Amino acid sequence: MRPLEEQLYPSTPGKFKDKTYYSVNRQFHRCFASTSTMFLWALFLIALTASYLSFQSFMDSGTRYLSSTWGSLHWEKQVRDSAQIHRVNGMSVLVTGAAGFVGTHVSLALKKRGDGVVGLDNFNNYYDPSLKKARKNLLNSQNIFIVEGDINDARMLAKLFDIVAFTHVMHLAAQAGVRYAMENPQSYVHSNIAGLVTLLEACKNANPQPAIVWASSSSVYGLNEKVPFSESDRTDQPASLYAATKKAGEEITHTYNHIYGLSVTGLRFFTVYGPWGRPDMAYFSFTRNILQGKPITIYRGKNRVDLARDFTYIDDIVKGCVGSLDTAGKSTGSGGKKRGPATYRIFNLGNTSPVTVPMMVGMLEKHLKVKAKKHTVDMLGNGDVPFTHANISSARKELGYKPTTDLQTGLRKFVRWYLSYYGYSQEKSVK
Ligand SMILES: O=C(O)[C@H]1O[C@H](OP(=O)(O)OP(=O)(O)OC[C@H]2O[C@@H](n3ccc(=O)[nH]c3=O)[C@H](O)[C@@H]2O)[C@H](O)[C@@H](O)[C@@H]1O
Repeated sequence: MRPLEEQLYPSTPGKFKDKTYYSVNRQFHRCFASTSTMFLWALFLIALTASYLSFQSFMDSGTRYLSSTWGSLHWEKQVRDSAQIHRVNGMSVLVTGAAGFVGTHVSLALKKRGDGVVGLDNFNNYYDPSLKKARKNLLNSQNIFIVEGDINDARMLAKLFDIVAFTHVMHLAAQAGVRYAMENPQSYVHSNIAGLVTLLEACKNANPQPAIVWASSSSVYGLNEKVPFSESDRTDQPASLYAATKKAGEEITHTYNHIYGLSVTGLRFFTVYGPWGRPDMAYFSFTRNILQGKPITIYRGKNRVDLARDFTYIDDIVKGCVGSLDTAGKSTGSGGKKRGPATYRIFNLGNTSPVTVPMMVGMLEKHLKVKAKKHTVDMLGNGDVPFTHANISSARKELGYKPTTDLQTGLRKFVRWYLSYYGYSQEKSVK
């Protein structure tokens, strides 16, 4: 017996025209035609869905790739452009904490003289983020790009060093503030310890390794009573967790210098103040309260002694930072290995003339032309130290550091900025 197909399909169908064959054939064709149409439609629909989905994912990845999020093409271009050096023997500097007070001023100064500057900031809300955004806009207007990211993000840091061979890192990102450490101790560990180590790891792995200049603090002198404070004085009695994390930073950077050949310069800043300053600091919050007619609290030390600070104007600090970058020796490591000894330095950057807090308030009253409602209380074991006073002979000798702005002049400049930034007319401030 012939197989079914042979019965239905003769070897030469054109020659053999059997009715049975034709009717079966027609039914088969109809059936086949409708099945194949359905099949084709199904195929078409599957193809359509698949291409829609892949188009979607292409668009998603394309948008990500071309947008400003880190790792995108557009982001890389912004980083590269910002790092461009525009002077002979210039440097390309990664400034962490660039939307912060000191970071903004240092970034502007470097850019102004033709160095390449890439900023990095996590824009946290420790204080009014709108002020940080305003500083960012100021930097953007000078063609300085700020990467939004955290120094704890190792992948992002590695990417940055991949894209740019930074010659220097100006590390200013930190959790600042002496008294806030009692409220949120973990934030100090996160930024000042963990973040610092993550950054140092990235610097150690970078090829070439950058030289590092970073912000320590006058608070490391803690309960030291020898005045003025010299870099060689004891710093093993911190009075606050903030101070302890800054002191730890000095030790941690030392190990990276010792093991991996990173060039390190630590700067002990003494109560820095000025335009675009930090709203959590006394001179800033006092100004706000005085203008709003609110009372201010003035802390007083043991035996009713006034507290005093070696208040240092921002422009002087900037000169110290830039001088440190300019004189920093090169890092000597590569491939994570030290190839020779590298510089390790620590400098006080102060003003050398301490002023008591009530005197500082008196100056503000004069510039604001408003009397403060003062409320004096005894210092509450809150991490504060009674006084600070910098010996700056080392910085003077090595960096050419020479502060030139006294507190009276610096506060006048600050008040002028404050009134214009917050939209006060001079009349409004006079009561
Ligand atoms: O030099 C430093 O190392 C430190 O300087 C400042 O710390 P601090 O000197 O305590 O600055 P403020 O918070 O502005 O306080 C200045 C003075 O005003 C006093 N104060 C502060 C706040 C207040 O409400 N009342 C008051 O009398 C403080 O006790 C202190 O004596 C910064 O906040 C720290 O980040 C920095 O590291």
